[in-house]
Amino acid sequence: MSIEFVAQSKLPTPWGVFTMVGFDDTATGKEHVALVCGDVTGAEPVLARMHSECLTGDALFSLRCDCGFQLQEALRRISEEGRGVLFYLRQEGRGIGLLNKIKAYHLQDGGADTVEANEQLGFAADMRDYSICLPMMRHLGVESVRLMTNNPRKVKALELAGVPVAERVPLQVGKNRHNEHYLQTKMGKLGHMMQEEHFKTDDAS
Ligand SMILES: Nc1nc2c(ncn2[C@@H]2O[C@H](COP(=O)(O)OP(=O)(O)OP(=O)(O)O)[C@@H](O)[C@H]2O)c(=O)[nH]1
Ligand SMILES: [Zn+2]
Repeated sequence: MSIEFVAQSKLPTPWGVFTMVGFDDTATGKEHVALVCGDVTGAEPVLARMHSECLTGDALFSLRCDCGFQLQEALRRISEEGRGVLFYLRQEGRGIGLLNKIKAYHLQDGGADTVEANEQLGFAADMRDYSICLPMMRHLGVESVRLMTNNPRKVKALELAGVPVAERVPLQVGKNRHNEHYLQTKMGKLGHMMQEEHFKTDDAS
């Protein structure tokens, strides 16, 4: 197995103090982390988020997508529940990398949607590989998850990778005028399940 545990430490956040567990994927050189809250071992399914890296949304305040809002909401909910894990997966741009994502955004500035842009660059719409998740879960003693996602294909891909998903928990936050079209494309072309009435009214504008 190419996932190796390297180190862990405390990580204080606005929502509480998590334990940050760092892993090295020796096959790709990617460094993944899990933010753990409470005792996540045992048979009771664990509230979890498998969050794919989005530098622009998670760290640079981008309103082009909903990633940063989902990241914060997931940490808040895990903290509120007192038990859960956020896996931060270094699969930037649905697996095509940051610089290719910028190229895809450039094509989207010219009118392509998120799927067409990937395809024009010679990539599939979603290049992510979830086989890294199970070894990290096993290290933490997580047996099954209540997965926060709007993406049923992610649920299927995780199950195919051996991850027991006990439940899908919707995570609809962060809709704004800049990402409306992007969210529509995710629903229309990528199978995401989102309902207008489930968006919080205080989302970014
Ligand atoms: N290639 C590409 N990647 C994008 C684009 N917008 C966001 N991303 C990446 O998409 C990933 C997040 O995927 P989403 O489809 O938004 O969400 P998801 O994780 O599959 O589904 P949820 O669990 O519901 O959030 C992150 O890696 C982002 O960097 C885009 O326009 N093009
Ligand atoms: Zn994003």
